[in-house]
Amino acid sequence: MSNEQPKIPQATAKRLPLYYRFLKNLHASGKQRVSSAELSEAVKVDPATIRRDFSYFGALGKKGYGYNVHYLLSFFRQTLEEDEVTEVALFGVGNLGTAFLNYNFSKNNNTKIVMAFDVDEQKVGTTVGGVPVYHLDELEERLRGDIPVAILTVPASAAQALTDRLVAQGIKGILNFTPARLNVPDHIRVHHIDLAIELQSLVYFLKNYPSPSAKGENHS
Ligand SMILES: NC(=O)c1ccc[n+]([C@@H]2O[C@H](COP(=O)([O-])OP(=O)(O)OC[C@H]3O[C@@H](n4cnc5c(N)ncnc54)[C@H](O)[C@@H]3O)[C@@H](O)[C@H]2O)c1
Repeated sequence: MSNEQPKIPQATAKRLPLYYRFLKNLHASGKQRVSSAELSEAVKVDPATIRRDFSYFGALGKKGYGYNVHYLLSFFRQTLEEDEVTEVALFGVGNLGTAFLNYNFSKNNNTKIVMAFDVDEQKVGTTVGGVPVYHLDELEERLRGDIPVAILTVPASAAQALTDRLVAQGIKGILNFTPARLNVPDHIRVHHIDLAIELQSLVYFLKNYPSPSAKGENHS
């Protein structure tokens, strides 16, 4: 179950942290096996999708037994590289940025916001959620090519110029909460999160797929 497994599809890979979090809780409560129906109920992904996802990494549930929690956990730990903490920098300590810093993804042990940047002198030099806030002018000096991921919670008008500086610093991935569409070289991954579109899409699904089975239509 190590590096020889086939490449996992992106949609499956995105669901792994969800499965992982739930399985950790199960394991902590002493449970040794879990059925796809139980998992489905907990993570709101339909059982057929779960079975297909799990089959990619060789976890074949047995009828009447389900999945071995320990096996799944060790797979997820390996795949998600839980031991290796990925450092993240956040840009824009406003409403949204402050909320993220206070949350700091504490349930996800493998990612950590280690520094934040703003242009507002009132915010520079403070600490929010235990994370130091630096002036944007210090971006190059502080990142020094060491931080692979950035979260953008700046005004849309500031997003592209900031992105260009991040790209020059060797950033690998950007989680973009601004409405701006970012231009980046092909090797850089941008995940764009537009809450208005997510909300519209939810309402669309509620209107067009109102049956209870629609809960499996989780497209994330
Ligand atoms: N607040 C929300 O619920 C929400 C929801 C979805 C998307 N967004 C988007 O997220 C972004 C942030 O929203 P917000 O409500 O937190 O805004 P905000 O005005 O409260 O915060 C923006 C922060 O960015 C700082 N800033 C400005 N230019 C900067 C730069 N070049 N580098 C670093 N920091 C800079 C400002 O000083 C401020 O602290 C916006 O693009 C907004 O459209 C916000």
